[in-house]
Amino acid sequence: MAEQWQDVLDHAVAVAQKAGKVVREALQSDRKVSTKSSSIDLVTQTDQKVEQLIIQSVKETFPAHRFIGEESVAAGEPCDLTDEPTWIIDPIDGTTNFFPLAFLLIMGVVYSCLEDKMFVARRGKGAFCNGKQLRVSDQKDIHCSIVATEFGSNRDGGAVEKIFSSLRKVVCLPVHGVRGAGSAAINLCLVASGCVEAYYEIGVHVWDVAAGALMVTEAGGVLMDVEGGALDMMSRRILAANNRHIAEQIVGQIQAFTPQRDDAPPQQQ
Ligand SMILES: O=P([O-])([O-])O[C@@H]1[C@H](O)[C@H](O)[C@@H](O)[C@H](O)[C@H]1O
Ligand SMILES: [Mg+2]
Ligand SMILES: [Mg+2]
Repeated sequence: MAEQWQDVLDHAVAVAQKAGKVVREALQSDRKVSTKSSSIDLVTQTDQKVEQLIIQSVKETFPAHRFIGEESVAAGEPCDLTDEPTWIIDPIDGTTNFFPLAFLLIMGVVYSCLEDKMFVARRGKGAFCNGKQLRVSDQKDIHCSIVATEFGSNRDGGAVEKIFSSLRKVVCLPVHGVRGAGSAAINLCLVASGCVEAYYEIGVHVWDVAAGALMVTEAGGVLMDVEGGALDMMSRRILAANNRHIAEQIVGQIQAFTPQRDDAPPQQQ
């Protein structure tokens, strides 16, 4: 069993490197950008090409594996997370910034292709960046903490109000600073690396956070819902932190709302 999963992880890393090459090459050429759920929810031909490249490559080696892919779901494929080995793929996370990467279930891979940083986590075996083990920050004081977040792609007035109001309250805790890498996956890797103490966002999708979430727990951090309960991967809400104390202080500032779940039946979408 262990060898089987090692094969899968090796494949994930190899295909992430291949995908990174495609993204780097695309940066040199014209980008054809289309929109999805709204005018700021973007998709490029490279997102679609990279997702197909990953799926084809995995199918050839592991024909029984299943997929949840951002662009496949956008094209009408179901978003079903079962007990079957499932690859959860975000071909490029942070399309607006033309950033990196790819994912799985009991392991996570995030490739920051412009920096050539390969983040890898395996349940129970730690999280690593280019082979170096990651550890979350040991900061216990919220006033000395840096918090990452994003505005996401929801421009509904009520949601935007709550996002701003939460951010104002977090800033005024006060925290030391606020950051946003423009990629949910990279923000989670920043928590895992100890570069920021926490990251929260409402509106992310399972493919944005599946790999990075494992990176955080394997680096010693915690995950929860933005209202403090257990993290629900399909709920589109996430709070990650270096420890529970920091996480709970952020929970107290967030004005939560409930986006449509990733696994909502198609007729409701
Ligand atoms: O669409 P995409 O570029 O893959 O992913 C988005 C990025 O992670 C962004 O940082 C986050 O704010 C959004 O919520 C995500 O949907
Ligand atoms: Mg994404
Ligand atoms: Mg994407």
